[in-house]
Amino acid sequence: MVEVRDLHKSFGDLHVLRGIDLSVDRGSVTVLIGPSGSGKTTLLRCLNSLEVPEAGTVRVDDVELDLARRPTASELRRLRATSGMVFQSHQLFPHRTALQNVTEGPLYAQRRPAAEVRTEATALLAKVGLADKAAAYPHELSGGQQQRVGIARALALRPRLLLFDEPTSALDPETVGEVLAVMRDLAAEGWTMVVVTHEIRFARQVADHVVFMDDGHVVEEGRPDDVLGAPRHERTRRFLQRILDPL
Ligand SMILES: Nc1ncnc2c1ncn2[C@@H]1O[C@H](COP(=O)(O)OP(=O)(O)OP(=O)(O)O)[C@@H](O)[C@H]1O
Repeated sequence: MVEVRDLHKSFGDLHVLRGIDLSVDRGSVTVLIGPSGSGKTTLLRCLNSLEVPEAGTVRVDDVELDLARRPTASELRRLRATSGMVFQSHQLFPHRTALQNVTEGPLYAQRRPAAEVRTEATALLAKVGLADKAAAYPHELSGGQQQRVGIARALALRPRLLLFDEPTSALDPETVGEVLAVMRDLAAEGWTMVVVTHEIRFARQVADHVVFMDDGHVVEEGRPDDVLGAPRHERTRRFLQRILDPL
């Protein structure tokens, strides 16, 4: 589903992605881990053209950007349309209800018929356990509920790939589980997902593939039991030790 080859991205003098290769199988869950600043968010944003890399190739399904030549606006739009992104903070429109937040994209960005969009959005809110909250405004919802609206909103765009950028790290500990449970259900349904997270237990239970990044490189990747249970690289070991036992 995803092929990234020799991807480079800089911000000014800061060379953030330094030749990333990444493959994601259709229907699999890939978890990206790594220290703060290692480039995880930047990689995710390059996958759906929120950032445009300088060199390399990005292919998602049948849409490919080859950075050897400057991509056109239409190519960038096509790449963006392949994926739904769930951010660390849910970024809902504050003056729209949960249902309106979910219908906004399909109605105005995709110009799909209103009745169909509404039916689908209602079903998506039910899917994330919020059937009774369709008329609620974001401030009337808990952080976890808002994040679940964020997931429904991403799904409403009918993406082929779901990208999650630390979806639980801004949440109160007691609402983390409800968001992870929705993500686990999506994985079981066969969605292709790339997830940046420090939730190591989730990664062990749900991921098919774990990628450890450091300093703009993929240092180590493989099955969760290997990378998380028996890492080969000292840098991976030290990182895991730090996040599992911060003191
Ligand atoms: N738009 C930007 N302009 C300038 N520098 C940026 C920009 N976005 C990211 N960076 C820098 O790029 C580096 C990598 O950032 P990135 O957010 O990809 O790391 P990360 O691994 O996701 O870290 P974290 O876990 O803290 O979110 C950081 O040094 C960051 O400050």
